[in-house]
Amino acid sequence: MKKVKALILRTAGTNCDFETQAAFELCGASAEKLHVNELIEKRDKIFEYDILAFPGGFSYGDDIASGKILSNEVKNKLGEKVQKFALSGKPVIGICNGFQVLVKMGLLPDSKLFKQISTLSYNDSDKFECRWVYLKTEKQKGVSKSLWVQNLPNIISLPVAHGEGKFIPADKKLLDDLNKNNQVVFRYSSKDGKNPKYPLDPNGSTEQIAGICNAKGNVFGLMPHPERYVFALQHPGKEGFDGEHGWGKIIFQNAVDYI
Ligand SMILES: NC(=O)CC[C@H](N)C(=O)O
Repeated sequence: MKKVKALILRTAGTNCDFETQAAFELCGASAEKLHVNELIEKRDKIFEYDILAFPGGFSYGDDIASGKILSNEVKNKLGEKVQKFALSGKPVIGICNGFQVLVKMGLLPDSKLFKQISTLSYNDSDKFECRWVYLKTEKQKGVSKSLWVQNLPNIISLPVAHGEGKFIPADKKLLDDLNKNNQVVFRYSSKDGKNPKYPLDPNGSTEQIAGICNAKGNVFGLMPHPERYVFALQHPGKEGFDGEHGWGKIIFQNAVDYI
């Protein structure tokens, strides 16, 4: 059988590309890291892949605002290709800095509109927050909207590491729409599913939002790092789901299995 092909789009300052590649490969995909300039030179190359990933890190040193420069670059030089890829229904993920890129170029939350209508701003603490947190998986009638989070339990644990993770939608209407359409994928939570306080809420996000998807559910962005929890032993309490793997693996496996 042909292997599922994942593209990990990187640039100067990206630092989670190796782990993201390893996570996809653990799930049976062939994953390739590509510098954004290489894709700009051969724009149609994007369609050789089944999955597109924007990994975490500090693209261009977080200058101006985290993810802002890369989002401009992708939108202006690859925008129409990336949007076509997303609207075709193939899985797209943005992790941490990658989530910031998706939101700032506007592929999230509305891939059709493709305009920035929300942001990820400075954490309420005004500093970098780095720890394990709990996430509540949002479901409507028992089902999550996003293909990426199928088969996850209600509460999972993943690590966060960011300075600009506070999700802010442009207005109340957008927030209402995200809730109504089941586009909120993860919220920061306490271990027993209650509203968390700092430090379990690491950034003061609107309604504790930690991850969202587009209307179709194929484009997904989140601040926590699933690629840092694919093995149980990466967790300080070794809380794996099968004694060997961590919750993050299910997220990557879902996309590979979907293809
Ligand atoms: N781990 C990350 O991807 C960090 C994202 C970004 N540099 C921030 O600090 O908010």
